[in-house]
Amino acid sequence: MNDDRRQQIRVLALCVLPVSLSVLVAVVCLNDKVFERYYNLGSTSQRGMDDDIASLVRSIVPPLTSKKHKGQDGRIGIIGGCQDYTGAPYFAAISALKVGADLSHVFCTKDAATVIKSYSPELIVHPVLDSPNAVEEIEKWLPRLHSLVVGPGLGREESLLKTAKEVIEKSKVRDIPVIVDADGLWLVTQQPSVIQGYQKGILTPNFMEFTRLYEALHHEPMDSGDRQRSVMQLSAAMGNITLVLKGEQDLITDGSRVISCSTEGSGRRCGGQGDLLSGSMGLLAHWAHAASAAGKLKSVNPSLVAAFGACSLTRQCNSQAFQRHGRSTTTSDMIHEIGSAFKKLFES
Ligand SMILES: NC(=O)C1=CN([C@@H]2O[C@H](COP(=O)(O)OP(=O)(O)OC[C@H]3O[C@@H](n4cnc5c(N)ncnc54)[C@H](O)[C@@H]3O)[C@@H](O)[C@H]2O)[C@@H](O)CC1
Ligand SMILES: Nc1ncnc2c1ncn2[C@@H]1O[C@H](COP(=O)(O)OP(=O)(O)OP(=O)(O)O)[C@@H](O)[C@H]1O
Ligand SMILES: [Mg+2]
Repeated sequence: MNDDRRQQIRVLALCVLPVSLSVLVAVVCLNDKVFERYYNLGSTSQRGMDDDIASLVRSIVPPLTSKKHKGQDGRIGIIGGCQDYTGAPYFAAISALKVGADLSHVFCTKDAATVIKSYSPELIVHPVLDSPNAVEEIEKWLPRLHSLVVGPGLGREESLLKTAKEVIEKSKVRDIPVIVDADGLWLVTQQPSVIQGYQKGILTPNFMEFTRLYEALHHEPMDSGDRQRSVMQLSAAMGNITLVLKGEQDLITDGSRVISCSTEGSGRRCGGQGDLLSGSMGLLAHWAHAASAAGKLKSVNPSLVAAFGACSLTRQCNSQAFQRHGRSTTTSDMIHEIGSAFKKLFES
């Protein structure tokens, strides 16, 4: 190769190199931007972020004082409980009480009511969910409820799903926080508009429920390889509602950022853990929105704070119960751990 040729190649390299370097820098920055969008909670380390949002959870816990009256710290309603499933609404309702609610109501079918009442005198159980005037029966309680959890043990019978839908509509009008879980998510998958865009709504699907909802909204199979992206996409498709995809790590998003909760749990996957999560989330959502209204949460979405609190509490209860009971751990064992787990996470 002659000198002229060599000179031409040198000049070309000098021109191309800066361009390719700047493209490389741009790609890296873009990635960082995307990363920050995912984890944009002040600190970018997972540990730092957990501490940030855990301190926000601590800030929403109302003080226990002698100046309060019964009900002031939370009156929660659970919509669910049918012949097949009576444990789930019980788990959700008692978990709300054990976190710190003063009153916990269960609105269930007639044949589930006596069973659920027999589990615990602490719960106020209304056998109305399959009444001809079920919606009016429940609606008269809405002015006295701070939040609702719709779905634990609801079942998939059309008439019950229709009642649940109308109760959600009336709760939105009253600006009540609504947690939708379990068969309530079956309803949302069929009719997303029932809660789409409701900023005081939180959906708490497991992987199956999430996949069904994702595919109903996107009309294509979900890429289960990138869960961060899928949760962001689904939240956006649902009008930026807050979403919790439960799993090895819980992924929490309102479409603007993804927070992951990886509080140590265990390998025990007994049924009912999601009900403990949704019931505790019902109370925390009330506390978070009340704190936000009092100017305590600045710009952070109260639903994200409530979701993170309930996810970390559920996993902590699982971890503590597993240390005692190992493979024989049940959700009832986890409920017994709520007091000490909550204290360890949010009051120490
Ligand atoms: N003791 C009770 O009364 C309980 C009642 N439950 C109620 O049972 C009804 C149905 O809930 P399900 O969770 O069973 O229904 P799903 O439709 O969510 O799940 C169906 C099945 O999918 C499997 N599955 C769950 N998560 C999975 C994952 N990550 N990967 C692969 N497979 C997975 C499980 O075997 C599950 O039973 C709901 O109303 C729920 O509230 C449950 O909450 C469990 C406890
Ligand atoms: N692989 C896992 N490792 C650790 N924790 C997990 C794992 N999968 C789920 N969890 C935790 O278990 C709890 C319940 O999640 P799960 O997916 O079982 O909900 P669910 O199916 O709705 O439960 P339920 O039986 O109450 O309906 C959540 O706190 C979640 O963080
Ligand atoms: Mg569930």
